[in-house]
Amino acid sequence: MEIKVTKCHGSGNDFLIIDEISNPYRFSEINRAELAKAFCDRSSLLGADGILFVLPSESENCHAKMRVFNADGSEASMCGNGIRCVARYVCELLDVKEAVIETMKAHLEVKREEDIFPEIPTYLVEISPVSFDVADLPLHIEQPTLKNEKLEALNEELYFTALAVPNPHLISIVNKQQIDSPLQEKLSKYVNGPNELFTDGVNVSFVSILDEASIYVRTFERGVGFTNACGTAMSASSLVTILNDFNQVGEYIDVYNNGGKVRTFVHEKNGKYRIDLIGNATYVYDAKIEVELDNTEDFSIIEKKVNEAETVKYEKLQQSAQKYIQEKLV
Ligand SMILES: N[C@@H](CCC[C@H](N)C(=O)O)C(=O)O
Repeated sequence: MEIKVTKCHGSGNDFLIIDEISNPYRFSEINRAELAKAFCDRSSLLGADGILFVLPSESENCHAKMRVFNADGSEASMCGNGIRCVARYVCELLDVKEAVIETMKAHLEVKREEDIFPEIPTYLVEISPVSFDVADLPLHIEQPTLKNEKLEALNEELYFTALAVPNPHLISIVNKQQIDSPLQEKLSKYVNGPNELFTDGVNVSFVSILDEASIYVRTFERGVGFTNACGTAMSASSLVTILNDFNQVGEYIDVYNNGGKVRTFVHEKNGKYRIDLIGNATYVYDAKIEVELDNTEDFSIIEKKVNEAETVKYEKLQQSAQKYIQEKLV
């Protein structure tokens, strides 16, 4: 069969969008997982951090539904960089400026935003609900929350915060030496392998304070490994820096990452948080793929249209972000 894909990235966290609204694909659950494993494989002709399936929503309030499959074929409840890509795709498909997207656990508002970087299509997406209840990750410990505390079963030196937004995150504010060490990879592989703390795995982020309202986040993603950026992790990390008095509710935070930069804004109402994640949704190419669903590994690209203009413009932003990180991460 022939499948159309659009490669899109948010902060260099790249995805293949497959539109099940406009195309009558009728995939089974196994098909989606197998397509994710085959198409996301970096040694294949495509390669990506995940697949974003865009489906019709059964809810009257929603314009579309997003399902996120990680590169290993597991399904994630949410994806912050991915939902910006879906926001652009759905807004352009339906010719609207804002929309509501159904995700596994929430209906989320998305909208076209003023470009925060010149000529880079920018979208604002809602990241919520936010929960510190360890059962929501799940994290199996004998206390209800883990907020800037040691988790000695994992590491004796670092302070961690665990939260679900609603996908699970484990976050630690660290220094440059800890960023440069192999610590994050070691911890992340442990909590994403068979273990008794995080039985469903967890996205692990190391965060450094760069300046006033400016932070750096690097994430080892569950189901993928290190990625250029993780949108839900950057949103969750922004909140963690607020809880640690480095930043404030109601103010923009610039979040630098290895794939560029986004901006976050944390809202708080009656003790509940909602985070706005604002950043690029950049189209890389459109392609047509020939694949048999019972043998997904053996696919071929029958047509590919590259969007060079967008890619080149984004690369300039990425270079200036990397320069800033090098200057400030000391
Ligand atoms: N990259 C995403 C998160 C994708 C899902 C994550 N790997 C998980 O399993 O929770 C983002 O931008 O948020």
